[in-house]
Amino acid sequence: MGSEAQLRLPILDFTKEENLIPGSSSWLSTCTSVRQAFEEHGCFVVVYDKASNELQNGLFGSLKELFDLPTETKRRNVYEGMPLKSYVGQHPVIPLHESMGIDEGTTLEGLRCFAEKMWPGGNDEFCKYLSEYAKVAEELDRMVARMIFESYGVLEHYYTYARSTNYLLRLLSHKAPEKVEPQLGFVPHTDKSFTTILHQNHVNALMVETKDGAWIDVDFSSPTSFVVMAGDALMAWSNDRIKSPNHKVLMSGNETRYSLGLFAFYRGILQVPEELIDEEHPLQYKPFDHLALLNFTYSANMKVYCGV
Ligand SMILES: O=C(O)CCC(=O)C(=O)O
Ligand SMILES: [Fe+2]
Repeated sequence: MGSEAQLRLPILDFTKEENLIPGSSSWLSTCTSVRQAFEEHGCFVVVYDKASNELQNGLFGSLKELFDLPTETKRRNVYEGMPLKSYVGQHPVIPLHESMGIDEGTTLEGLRCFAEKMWPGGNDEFCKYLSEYAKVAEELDRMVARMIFESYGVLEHYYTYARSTNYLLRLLSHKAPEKVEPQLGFVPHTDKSFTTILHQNHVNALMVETKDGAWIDVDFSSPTSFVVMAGDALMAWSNDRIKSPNHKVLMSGNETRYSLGLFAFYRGILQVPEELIDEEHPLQYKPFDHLALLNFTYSANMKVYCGV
């Protein structure tokens, strides 16, 4: 058997409350597992059972309703010069792909503002399910962020980070390919966020590149599975201890895949903590403005943007 077939991402279990109580010894070992998974793969799967079945059904039903809207309606989601936020669809390179960003998508106001653009009079059900989901994903993201800071011994910086975190919620739909062969749903890229939380319906299609250049399939088809991914900002902040992984969506089968990405951005200047600079890890990045990274260019390379 080829070794690639055996490759898979680490799976961390976040269902036991006692492992998630800051300060306890099991919390510290959870922090260590998170750090190891990030350093080795740049991402991992988390089992987190905070989204009920009713919420899952409502959530993916709402996404179907949204993406079933006419293209002209979806095109009303425009943010000038912001490719991560505006509607993307009918792109000749990735015809199966459609996505829309919701600014302040973890707040009811942000969701209502979006829904009013899509439906006359808004859509209360949509806002209810999306806000309930966003709460779960944000809670997971904040916990993971705290674990990263704690595992590097810089917990005091976490509080500043957490106060200025801005979330962008992105909704994605990937249609089934019309051919038998798998078809690219989303091109290979790294995220510009600090961290990203991904969730999907039962259709797997996400692939992540390992440090050795092999592509591995990510199975997070269970309703309790989430993917936690390091973005370029975490790579720079960690002084290259964590690498933001290249990933893509490769569609096969005959079902539509709906997914959600929650992207964490720091409103301000991020810099490598002194504790993460030593002889073995000389400083790799100058302090950088995280939100400006988004405007720099979507395909920005961190070394070009703020390398020492
Ligand atoms: O749909 C997915 O699972 C991945 C989406 C993604 O990589 C992104 O939006 O940056
Ligand atoms: Fe991504």
